[in-house]
Amino acid sequence: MQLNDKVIIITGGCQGLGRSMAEYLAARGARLALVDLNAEKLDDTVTACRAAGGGEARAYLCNVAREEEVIRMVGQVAEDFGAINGLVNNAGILRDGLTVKLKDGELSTLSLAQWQAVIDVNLTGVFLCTREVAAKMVEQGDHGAIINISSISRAGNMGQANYSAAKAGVAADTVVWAKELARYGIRVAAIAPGFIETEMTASMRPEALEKMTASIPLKRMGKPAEIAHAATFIFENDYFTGRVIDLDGGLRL
Ligand SMILES: NC(=O)C1=CN([C@@H]2O[C@H](COP(=O)(O)OP(=O)(O)OC[C@H]3O[C@@H](n4cnc5c(N)ncnc54)[C@H](O)[C@@H]3O)[C@@H](O)[C@H]2O)C=CC1
Ligand SMILES: CC(C)c1ccc(C(=O)O)c(O)c1O
Repeated sequence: MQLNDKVIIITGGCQGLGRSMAEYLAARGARLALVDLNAEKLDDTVTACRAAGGGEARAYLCNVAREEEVIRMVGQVAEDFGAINGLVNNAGILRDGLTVKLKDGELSTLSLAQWQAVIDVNLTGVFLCTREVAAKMVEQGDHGAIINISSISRAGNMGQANYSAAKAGVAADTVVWAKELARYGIRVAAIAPGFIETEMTASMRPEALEKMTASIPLKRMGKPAEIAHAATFIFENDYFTGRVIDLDGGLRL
């Protein structure tokens, strides 16, 4: 699929990897629907995308974990743009913690709220957006691709029982949806990033950052543009579906 003039929805599109993918795809002529919770940051990203590509970019306030909001958002995007050719399920949150922890004689546990919040956004949100976008694409006869952002943590990372479960679920359902949706001309694939240079990693203690970077075979973190490059590959390569691209500098957790 050539990106020029194609309509792509990016969730979590106002900062971090979502914003980087938005600017990268805008520069390649895509028309963008950016979905997030923060109106101000969304508007700022819409302006940046218009500057990067000169094309259309619009903002949509929507919590991907809420069914009615996702249904409304997808309907609005279809009405505004007339077609939907792509979706990047990028919105995600972290609520890390050990499931059970004993420190200085004190026992603490991962709360159900921490568990549920991550499952709601990182797994249910991906299901809802995929279901609604795929249904609209099938209804309208639009062909295209859906990209899910998983994580290196899908293999099982200490302190991330909630996040690892959600990201493993996303990787498994990528295969399910690739099989289910191929007949409608919709491909589904995923990217599993390792540590990427974002505001979160920039705020880590230098010693922790150094230790983490030393464990990566390529001895550096990934750049947001390298994730956007992989997303572009998936959109453009019509034989790629049902697979996860590991983009982690060779690191295994
Ligand atoms: N930064 C990294 O090193 C890695 C990131 N990832 C994944 O990449 C994706 C993006 O990560 P970052 O850019 O680092 O995160 P980020 O926190 O900078 O951006 C995430 C965006 O998602 C939005 N969001 C959160 N909950 C939402 C909801 N319920 N509805 C709509 N939007 C919502 C946030 O407002 C934010 O703009 C996430 O899925 C994350 O799990 C995976 C591996 C590594
Ligand atoms: C532990 C992995 C590499 C990781 C690190 C940071 C974020 C983030 O800031 O969102 C992730 O989503 C991760 O999967």
